[in-house]
Amino acid sequence: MNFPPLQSWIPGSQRPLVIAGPCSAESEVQVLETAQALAKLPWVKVYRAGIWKPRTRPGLFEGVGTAGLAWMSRVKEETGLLTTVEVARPDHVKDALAHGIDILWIGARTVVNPFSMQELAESLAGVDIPVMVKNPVNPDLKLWMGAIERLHKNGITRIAAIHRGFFQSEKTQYRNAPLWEIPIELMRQMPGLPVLCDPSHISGNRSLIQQVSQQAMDLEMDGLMVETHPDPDKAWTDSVQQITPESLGEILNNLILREQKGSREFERTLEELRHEVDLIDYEMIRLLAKRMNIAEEMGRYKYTHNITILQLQRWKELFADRIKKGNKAGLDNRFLAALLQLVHEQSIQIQTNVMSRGEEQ
Ligand SMILES: C=C(O[C@@H]1C=C(C(=O)O)C=C[C@H]1O)C(=O)O
Repeated sequence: MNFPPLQSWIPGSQRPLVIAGPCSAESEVQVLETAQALAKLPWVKVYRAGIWKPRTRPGLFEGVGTAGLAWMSRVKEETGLLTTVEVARPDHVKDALAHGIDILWIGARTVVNPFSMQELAESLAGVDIPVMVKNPVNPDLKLWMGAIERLHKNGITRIAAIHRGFFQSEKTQYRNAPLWEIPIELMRQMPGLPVLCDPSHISGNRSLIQQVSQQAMDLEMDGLMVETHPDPDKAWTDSVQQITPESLGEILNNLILREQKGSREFERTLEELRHEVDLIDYEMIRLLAKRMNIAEEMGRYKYTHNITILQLQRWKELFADRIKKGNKAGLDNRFLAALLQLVHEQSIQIQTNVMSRGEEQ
């Protein structure tokens, strides 16, 4: 799949491309006032506003609807910013196109549903418009890629992905867990696809937006989509995570844009360090294979003597011991626990395979 670069569909855009605007369009005055302020920031090239809002429960503010599209047209006329809105149904697409919206985006709650995605993709067949695809609510890379593929199959090639974090039942400082490894894997599997970050939805709180935006830049993302409101505390939706256009300007000014490549001297030293990492990884692979071979042998021994696979006491003691040792060595607890659990799971699987094949020692 080929993806034209952002610069080819957003004139004058430089890294980071910034898309900003209110979570929801509330009134013509609010939409225009926000846009006027944002147009002063050189990074901002696209104006966003939620016109149709997917709400978890009915009865909450569900967006101003089609009326807001006329306000977006005025934004374009008066500021020159490109405009983008979220679409979730073919009739939204039709309305947005009829009002000259420049870019569409598809939200996390739509991307989770292949039926909705297929319907939307088909409604876009033969339409020459760029589309941005947020990650699905749940951490499922295949769904995200599937949504992009459905659009591509229907002739949409100007596509960008937007990383807005993932739902996780475990409470953390973030509203949506960033799980950076997922967009990184997306970049690996779909090279050339522009990837933006939505620090507002990841953070859920304006105090984290700077740090999340910096992380996105350090992970080579192409841009940011940030919710901005002239009076965030009074916003009708997502008030805690919205920021004023002025704060956005400060955050963008504070961003450190690091180079992708260094001097020859730097690259040489980096190569040396990478060589060390390579050797360590090979050693880890050799040791893991050795450990799994022993687990397999244990499986056969247990099978011959009719002994259960899981040995809880041993597992508990081993786990506690390795965590303690890892702590002393300066390893992070959560990382180590996840790694040990993965190794244990595989060791159990290998022994299960041996037993189901009925292999004697
Ligand atoms: C390898 C064994 O079987 C299982 C796997 C373990 C492991 O991988 O370290 C530990 C205990 C058992 O639950 C064992 O009994 O020692």
